[in-house]
Amino acid sequence: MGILFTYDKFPLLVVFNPFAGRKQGQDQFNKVVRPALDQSSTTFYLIETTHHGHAQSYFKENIQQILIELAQSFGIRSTHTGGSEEVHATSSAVHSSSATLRIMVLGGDGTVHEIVNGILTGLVESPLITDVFRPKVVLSVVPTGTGNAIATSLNITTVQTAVDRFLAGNSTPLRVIQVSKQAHEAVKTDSANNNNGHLLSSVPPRWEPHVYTVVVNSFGLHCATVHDADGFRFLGNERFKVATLKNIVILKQYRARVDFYGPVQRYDRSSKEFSSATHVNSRVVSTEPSLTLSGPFTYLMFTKQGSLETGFQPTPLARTSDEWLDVLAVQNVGRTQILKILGAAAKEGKHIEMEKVEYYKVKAVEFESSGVGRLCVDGEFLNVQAGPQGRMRFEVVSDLNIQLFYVYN
Ligand SMILES: Nc1ncnc2c1ncn2[C@@H]1O[C@H](COP(=O)(O)OP(=O)(O)OP(=O)(O)O)[C@@H](O)[C@H]1O
Repeated sequence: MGILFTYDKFPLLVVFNPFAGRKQGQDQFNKVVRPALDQSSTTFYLIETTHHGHAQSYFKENIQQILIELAQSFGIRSTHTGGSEEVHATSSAVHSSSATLRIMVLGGDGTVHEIVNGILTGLVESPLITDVFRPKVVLSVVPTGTGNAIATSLNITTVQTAVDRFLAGNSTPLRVIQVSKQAHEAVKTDSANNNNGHLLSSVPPRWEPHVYTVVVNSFGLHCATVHDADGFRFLGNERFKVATLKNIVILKQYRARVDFYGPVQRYDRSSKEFSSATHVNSRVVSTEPSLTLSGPFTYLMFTKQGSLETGFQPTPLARTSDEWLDVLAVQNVGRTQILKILGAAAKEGKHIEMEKVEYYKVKAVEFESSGVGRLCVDGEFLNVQAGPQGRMRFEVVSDLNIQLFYVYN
């Protein structure tokens, strides 16, 4: 890309998606964001997305060069060895943790998802990120999308609030969920040993990262809703409501099994607290799940965000910054009941007090659909094969080279 910054301080990268939400981003940028950046003498570099996938491909292609220039602006030397770039601290006074790449996102959750995936895929097998140089990538999420789950979960509901939080400069980790598929040879071995559709091997399968998510992964009614809501974009935020009602009218039950690995906590309605639902020693990497939900599911989601849009809080106790994955499961309920449950979820998460609503905090989830199925991963869709071949794993990994992200809060 060849951005060679000559500024004293590395500029803020502003990613602007003009298509997000009701396409009000340009107006908000001109009226609120730009004046605030100018007034605070914040140098910025504007990246306007022109098509779906643009933010992702931009960062995939450019992140290495951006980080090299960031390192240089922090006084860290880079050298070129054997076709790859490495960075070295030139003085012990330079702490890797002080290097911060700031990205302001004018868009919705889909744009944040693209940036995170672009950066992580652009850094695969890169020697750039090491203990010497592990920069923070801090995102200022300016809510100009439709759902704006990340911003809303941080209680950032206006463009002005987002700008104020950016200028205040405090941040919290934005944990990334790794979504993995089974490595090819693992699937072969398992299906060869497998008569009843369940894994019999004594060796845990090998998983290959497929995508990273920061908002919500879902199956069943929620996934069908997100899928159909795209056709109602002209309605703005109402598009989710309309798509939900459509899918309740034609309500289906979705056959799948869900296995939890490692410690599991379940929300207890009487104490209004989470308590352990498994043996304390349950291991995250194991062939034995610590708990299984056998479905069929009406509604199922795995998420890191407490709010998916203003007021709608299916997992109200989720925290962007911790290492738990929040799971909401509603198994096999009818139209009247799911309407009541979603109505209560839209009243700031009151549904977690209702019968038939299961709310867990887990470390890792494996999902297996009984038939060919569809998963929604941060608004994108994954078609999954039936049975063990299509098994997917979701976990908040602790790998420091993946957990690079923070959000201004
Ligand atoms: N110039 C563009 N024209 C058309 N689509 C674009 C353009 N730039 C980005 N996109 C796509 O727009 C889609 C929607 O963006 P985004 O998800 O950020 O907003 P949203 O769907 O309105 O909000 P949310 O995800 O918070 O509900 C993304 O899939 C993105 O790839």
